[in-house]
This record gives sequence, C-alpha cells and structure tokens, in this order.
Amino acid sequence: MSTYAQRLAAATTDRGRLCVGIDPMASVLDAWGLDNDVAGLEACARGIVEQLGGTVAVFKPQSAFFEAHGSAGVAVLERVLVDIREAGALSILDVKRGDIGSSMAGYASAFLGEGAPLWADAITLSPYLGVGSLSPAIDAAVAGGQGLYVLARTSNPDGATIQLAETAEGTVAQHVVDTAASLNETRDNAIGLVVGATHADSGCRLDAFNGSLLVPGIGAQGGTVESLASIFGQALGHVLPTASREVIGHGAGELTARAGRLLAQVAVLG
Ligand SMILES: O=C(O)c1cc(=O)[nH]c(=O)n1[C@@H]1O[C@H](COP(=O)(O)O)[C@@H](O)[C@H]1O
Repeated sequence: MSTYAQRLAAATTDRGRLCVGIDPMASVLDAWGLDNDVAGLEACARGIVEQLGGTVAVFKPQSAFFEAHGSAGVAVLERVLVDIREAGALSILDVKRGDIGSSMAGYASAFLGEGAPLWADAITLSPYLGVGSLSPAIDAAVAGGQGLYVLARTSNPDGATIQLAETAEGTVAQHVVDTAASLNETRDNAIGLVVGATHADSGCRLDAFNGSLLVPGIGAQGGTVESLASIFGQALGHVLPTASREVIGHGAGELTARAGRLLAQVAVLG
C-alpha cells in the first residue's frame, strides 16, 4: 500500500505542484451560467474534474458547498471524489473536522479507511480541541495510507488571536507545527499543515517540518504564488499551493487557461 506522501510526491512530480479547490458556491455557479441547485452543483463540480482531472495533481472539494444542498449535495460530493480518483488525481476533502476522541473516531470512519463512504486521499482537520484529540483520525489515516492537513496558521485575518497566542513553549500555531512534526517521525509523514499565503510572515518556524504544507489564500484572498518563496523560505519544497475562485470562479471557459497560468507560475518555484 502506498502512503499519502508517496502518492503526493508522484502526482506533483508528474503534473506540477498545484491543488485546485472545488468550492461550488452560488457566485461560482452563476459565473458558469448554472442555477444554485443540485443539478448546477453537479455540473460545476464534475465539470471541473472532467476538464482538469488529467492535468492537475490535486483537487480540494470544499464540503460546505455540497452539504449546503443536503443529502443530495453530499451524494454529488461522493461522486466527485470517485471522479477525481478515476482521473488519476489526488483528493483533499476540506471538512475541517475536530472533536473529542469518540466523535473523532466517527468522523474517521466517514472519510478514512478503504470503503469509507467519503474516502479521500487526505482530509483537513482542526486541532483546537487539542492535537491529541485528533489521534483516532491520525491512526486511521496512517493505517489506510491517507493524509491529514491540520490547521496551523490559517489565511483569514481573524486567526491570529488564537493561533499566535503565546503559550509557555511558543505560539499555539508553533505547538501545532512541532507536534505534527514529531508525530510524523513514526507516521509516514502523513500529517500535513495548513498555512495561509496571505501573511508575509507566517509566524511559524517551518524549516524542520517534514510533511506537506497546504497553502490556501492565493488569488481571491490576495495571496500570490510569487510571494511563496519569501513566506516559506527553506520549507518551500513542501508547499502545495491551492486556489479555488482564482481558477473556477470565472466560468467553465476560463478553467483550463487559469489553471495553466498558475501551474506555470508554480513551476518557476522549482
Ligand atoms: O483548509 C483550507 O483549505 C483553508 C484554510 C485556510 O486557512 N484558508 C482557506 O481559505 N481555506 C480553504 O481554502 C479555500 C479558499 O478558497 P479561495 O479563496 O476561493 O481560493 C476555501 O475552501 C477555504 O475554506
């Protein structure tokens, strides 16, 4: 069985280091000339994978915009995750779950382990009930060859109050970074971190981090691919930039050109 880190390395070497976010919100559907209903959701989300599934390494469906349509929307999400797999790309399901251990085990069975109804190559997690509370998901991900992305320093301006709060050992975000790095030593580097591209200084020491860094905030939130080298320094090699509205928010006709432009920019990073 391959690990997530191995599949990610193979996919990004082959196709370039870009993750396209699938956030089929009302404004995106509107730009595509689609109604904000389940049929529109399906046409947009599956259309993105149909057009880009053979060239982009990773897709990140945002669960919120599927859940917004109830069970029919979640059924579309299940289908999209299968489409991504069949296209030979990787999926990061953006669900940002985090709860006490017993509930975390429930979430793990939804997303992690072969046969999970919403199986994805990786999922996003929130550590604010304590990194230790994520153990059931970490164990399930490692056992299933899947990955996790734990929020460290998010792209939104409100995150700083909590994430940069000082503890006896440094900031909360640094605690998340260091704990994930230490867990990774015996867990196939399955644990990645989310660090936004919107802060000139992330406030985190990432040089020794050994997993993948999912970097949102490019495009619609003001971050740029050009700024990644100065934000991430020596950790740049671990960065997986992700953009959603920048790529998918301007209609189906713009998709390929916009993804191609970002891929070309990312390629310059080396
Ligand atoms: O985990 C994420 O992907 C995430 C973390 C973060 O700090 N900021 C952030 O924007 N995201 C997600 O990344 C996507 C950003 O979308 P765009 O701003 O359209 O590229 C959304 O689905 C957000 O939920």
